[in-house]
Amino acid sequence: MSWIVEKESTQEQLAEQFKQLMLERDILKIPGAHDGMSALIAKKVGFKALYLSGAAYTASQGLPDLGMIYSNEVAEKARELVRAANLPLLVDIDTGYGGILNVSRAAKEMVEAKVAAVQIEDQSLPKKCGHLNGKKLIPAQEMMEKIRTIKEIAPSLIVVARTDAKAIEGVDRAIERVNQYVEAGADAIFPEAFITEEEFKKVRREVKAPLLANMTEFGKTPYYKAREFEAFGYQMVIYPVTSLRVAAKAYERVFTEIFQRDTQEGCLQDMQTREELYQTIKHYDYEGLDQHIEKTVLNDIGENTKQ
Ligand SMILES: C[C@](O)(C(=O)O)[C@H](CC(=O)O)C(=O)O
Repeated sequence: MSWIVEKESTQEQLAEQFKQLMLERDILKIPGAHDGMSALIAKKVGFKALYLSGAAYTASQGLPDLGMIYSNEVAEKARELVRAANLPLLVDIDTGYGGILNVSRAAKEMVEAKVAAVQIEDQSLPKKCGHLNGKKLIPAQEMMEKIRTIKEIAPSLIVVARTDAKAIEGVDRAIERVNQYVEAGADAIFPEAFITEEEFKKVRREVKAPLLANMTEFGKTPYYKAREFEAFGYQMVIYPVTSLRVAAKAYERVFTEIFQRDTQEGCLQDMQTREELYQTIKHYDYEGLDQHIEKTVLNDIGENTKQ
């Protein structure tokens, strides 16, 4: 929540930053952040932009990624991430949560949440993860209308148009579709679930827009390095669900440890310490805002010693 103790950028400034980063020569690596803490840690490590994944958001709610969420929920989470990190955020708005009116509401809410860029896909509802079987598409014309709607309602939002067409209609048709999406106003293109180097490069040769690659785990795309995507001609790569997947495994491990051994002591080396936590969330700066709060001195705690 550093927006209280630090100056926050405007939506237009964040969108402009995203655009500049997207156009830089080096590929932009965008990690998924599923909450304010992961956003702060990504920033601390040095990342310049963040991604809010539909898969990670739904999983964090204990839900499948099948299009059962709404724009207001995702906008609220997006606002949390922007407030925490004040970094340009790319938000996965799935299909736009329905038809044109749903897309227009989503666009408006994303701007209100200070989101820099949105990613919209051409699947029909109920949607699926792009790396799964059984996806269905909307007609290209309908997707074009959705893109135009976002640009009309929220001109400052950067639009990344994703196509899920490769698995259903093939690479050539997927490329035809994304060229139509660029014509409709998309600022960048996300060819979903591509596999071979040749496929990735073909999109580069035939599409005149910045390109985004999805380096999700346990999917169809081999583990290409960011530099390899850069060599294929891509401007951005997302790691959408990584933070959530590692966090889930980590808390499974510590919960198991407590359940089986009656103590978490064996896991302490894997934990963020109290001091690290307070530094990350700027605890001391907040204390400084209220003269009635006595300054915390961590050395006085005694750190779990038996007395
Ligand atoms: C990018 C994606 O849409 C997401 O929600 O993050 C997912 C990621 C995943 O399920 O691994 C996708 O459809 O690729």
